[in-house]
Amino acid sequence: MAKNKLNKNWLHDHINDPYVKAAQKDGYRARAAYKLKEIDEDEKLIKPGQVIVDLGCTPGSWGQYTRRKLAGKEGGGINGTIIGLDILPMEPIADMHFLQGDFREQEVLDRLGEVLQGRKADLVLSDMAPNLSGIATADAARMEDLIDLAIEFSQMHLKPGGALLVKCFKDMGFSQIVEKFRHEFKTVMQKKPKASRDKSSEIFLLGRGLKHPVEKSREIA
Ligand SMILES: C[S@@+](CC[C@H](N)C(=O)[O-])C[C@H]1O[C@@H](n2cnc3c(N)ncnc32)[C@H](O)[C@@H]1O
Repeated sequence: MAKNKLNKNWLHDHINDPYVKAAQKDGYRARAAYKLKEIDEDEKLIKPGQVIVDLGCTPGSWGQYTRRKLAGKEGGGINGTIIGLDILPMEPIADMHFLQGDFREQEVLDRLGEVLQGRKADLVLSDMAPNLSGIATADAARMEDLIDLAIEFSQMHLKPGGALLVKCFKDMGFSQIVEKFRHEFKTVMQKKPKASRDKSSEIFLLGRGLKHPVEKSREIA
């Protein structure tokens, strides 16, 4: 199909997408908010008072949803802590700490550790995905790398009973990633929220309860 026609089809689908319309109405920066919302409503992940880390948070719809869940009275602050990280800048969200940097870099992990100030997180979210090269093995390796780092980060910074939710793709090293999750978490679930398009191989993995938490900070190789 010609590129122009593909673009037109995408635009048509996008404009008519119920989640795009809902995001405009509800004031979310992206339709992705509804993926987290559905998983949260099913699994009761986000609760007031929690420390939540949002990896790959830009443009910020997961942060907006999370903030709304932790918000107290109208105009007040939040009960809890939200820390977002992304390579790209993000328009600020009230009461959300934002760090700009690459999650694969030790200096960025150190800055994230400083913001946590020794507190353990209740929930780590990762909607990160690498820039795709189109070379299947290279893309799968990059995806796995990001998820490995999210697991290592969780071992160091999650409460033993905490949860890690990560975006994966079924055609990018998925079975190996599931194996790793099963090795590291007591319970592992696969979640495909309705807002995740059927034609996309996107799927979310939810791990709860660390099997091998790391007590003290250690270097990430
Ligand atoms: C699908 S978007 C996230 C959308 C976000 N959850 C929301 O609701 O608005 C994925 C994000 O991951 C970020 N990302 C990808 N690789 C990253 C990395 N190595 N370090 C930090 N952020 C990364 C991208 O810059 C991008 O903003």
